[in-house]
Amino acid sequence: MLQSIIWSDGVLQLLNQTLLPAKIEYISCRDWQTVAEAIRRLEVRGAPAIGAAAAFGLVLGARELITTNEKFWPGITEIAAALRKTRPTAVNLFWAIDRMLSVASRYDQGTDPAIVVAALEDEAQAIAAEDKEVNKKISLYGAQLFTRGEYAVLTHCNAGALATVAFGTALGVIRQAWAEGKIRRVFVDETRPLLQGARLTAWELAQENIPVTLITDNMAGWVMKNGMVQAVLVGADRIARNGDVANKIGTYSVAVLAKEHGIPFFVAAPVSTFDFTIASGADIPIEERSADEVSSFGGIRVAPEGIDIYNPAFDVTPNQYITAIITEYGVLRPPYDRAIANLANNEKINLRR
Ligand SMILES: CSC[C@H]1O[C@H](OP(=O)(O)O)[C@H](O)[C@@H]1O
Repeated sequence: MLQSIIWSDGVLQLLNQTLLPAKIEYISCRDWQTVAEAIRRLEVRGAPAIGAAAAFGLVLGARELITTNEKFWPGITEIAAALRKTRPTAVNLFWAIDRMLSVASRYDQGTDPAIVVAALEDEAQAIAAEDKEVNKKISLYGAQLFTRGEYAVLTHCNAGALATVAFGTALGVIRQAWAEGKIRRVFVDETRPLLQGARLTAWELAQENIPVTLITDNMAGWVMKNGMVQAVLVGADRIARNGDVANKIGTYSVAVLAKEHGIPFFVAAPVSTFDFTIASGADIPIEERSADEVSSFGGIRVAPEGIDIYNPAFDVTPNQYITAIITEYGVLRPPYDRAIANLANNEKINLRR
């Protein structure tokens, strides 16, 4: 399985997802600025993937600063701040950067910067390694939700290996359920405007011969009404304390349609996607992206000039539309505020504050 992120000999290789599926090309990042630009351009994308990429971006920045102590410590803070500004919604970006800064803070400012850089590199590699293990656990818990073998599942956007360090979250569950013979087909929303579903999810699943039916986003309701799917599985970019979920634009519509048709709607996400500082989805910052992403299709302008265009990259699904949230610690069920609080207490998880 292709990896979206490879750290090798001090160079971060990022699979350029804007070129998929036509072209498999890696971006060699030797400085933090290249990583920041890749996150902004969605050359690397997906909540866990951008968190891991930013962590390695901070390592690249720290290595550049290593020349003098005077530059090193203020420099680290500045690079972290710049990486935080790349995208506002996926909380994994901030979780990863905070985790890296907490490692740096263990050292006093008289410490040889080379020692700090080595510790930062170890931490970035730990973040990447943990993401793989976490996704395997999410996949196993999630597959247990599928008790029969005739499920067709609908998914939106890409929460696969490309959106993480490996395996994926929602697609990790789909992979595991497929391996266990519990699902027979995946309906994939194309996911306008950037087509993460058509370009990335359909591609990932086709690589593994998992049967895919690609649909346009506006077909999801008709597919559900006609009984063509029995479950919905999506990823997440930020989950509030009450279980409201921010995810790719269009997720909310799919969730409302699933509720209307009595179809279970599952969210798969690591605990690093939970934001304990946010009480509800109303407080989740929603990224707005360039109008060009909507006004053009395949590089050809399809909308008239001079009109207003709205392009939120995410929406928020209120917790009442979510059947269960699948994490690496197990499956959470409503009431989510209690389930999430219990999870934090029982597992003594240092959820983002
Ligand atoms: C496993 S997180 C994937 C999550 O991230 C995607 O957003 P983007 O492609 O803009 O980075 C989308 O919301 C996916 O569900």
